Amino acid sequence: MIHVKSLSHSFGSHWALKDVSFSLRQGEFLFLVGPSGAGKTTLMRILHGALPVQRGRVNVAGMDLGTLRASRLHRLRRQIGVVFQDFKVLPGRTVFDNVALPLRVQGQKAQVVQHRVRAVLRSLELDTKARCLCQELSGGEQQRVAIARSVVVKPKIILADEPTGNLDPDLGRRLMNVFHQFNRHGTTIVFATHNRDILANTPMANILYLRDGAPVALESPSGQGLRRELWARRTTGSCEEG
Ligand SMILES: Nc1ncnc2c1ncn2[C@@H]1O[C@H](COP(=O)(O)OP(=O)(O)OP(=O)(O)O)[C@@H](O)[C@H]1O
Repeated sequence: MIHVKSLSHSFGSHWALKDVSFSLRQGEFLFLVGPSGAGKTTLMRILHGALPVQRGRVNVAGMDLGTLRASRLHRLRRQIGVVFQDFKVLPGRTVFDNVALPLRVQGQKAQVVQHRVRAVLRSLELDTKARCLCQELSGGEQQRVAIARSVVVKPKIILADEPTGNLDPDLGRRLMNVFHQFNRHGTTIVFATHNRDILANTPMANILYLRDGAPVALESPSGQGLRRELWARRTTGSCEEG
């Protein structure tokens, strides 16, 4: 579903990604872990076609992103739900309308829209807010609306960049269950996080650890060594020291 081979990316003379490789099959879960500036967002943006493939090869959902024309980008984006840090909702529209938007763009029937939006709002504990204007919601609630809008189309792939960052730990955990549910139904998930609990509570995930753009380690679900080592390093602060 996602194949990345020898990917490097620079901003001017600064290399934000250095020779990154990994493969994910459909239904696999990957955590991107690393300190601030490690290259997690850059990698996500390349997978979403928002940044070009400068060096190396990237194939997402059967599309070679190095040769994909801009006019075909919508075919890639149709397969992907993104939950990025700079989430944006339409403040003057209701929660329901915000979440229904991508389904209406697809031309889904009103009945299907009703059913799917209600189900997603329920799973994100937003059902009582359906008629509220987004501008009346808290930051964390708006973040959940953005997540609901990304997943309501049932994308094959979800790219999530610190989606639980502004939420309290309990809500973050409940939100994580929503990602787990999608993953159980076969959605491939790439999830950038610093959050130790999330990592520990998602044992079926692969972990790619980046530092200064370089892959330090890639661990499959069966390997527990890196998980322990990662957090031991984190608590001593040595991640940051490079
Ligand atoms: N548009 C840009 N122009 C110049 N440099 C950039 C740009 N975007 C990212 N960078 C640099 O590339 C490196 C990787 O940034 P990136 O945002 O991918 O890191 P990150 O791991 O997502 O960090 P964080 O956890 O803080 O979001 C950083 O050194 C950053 O300053």
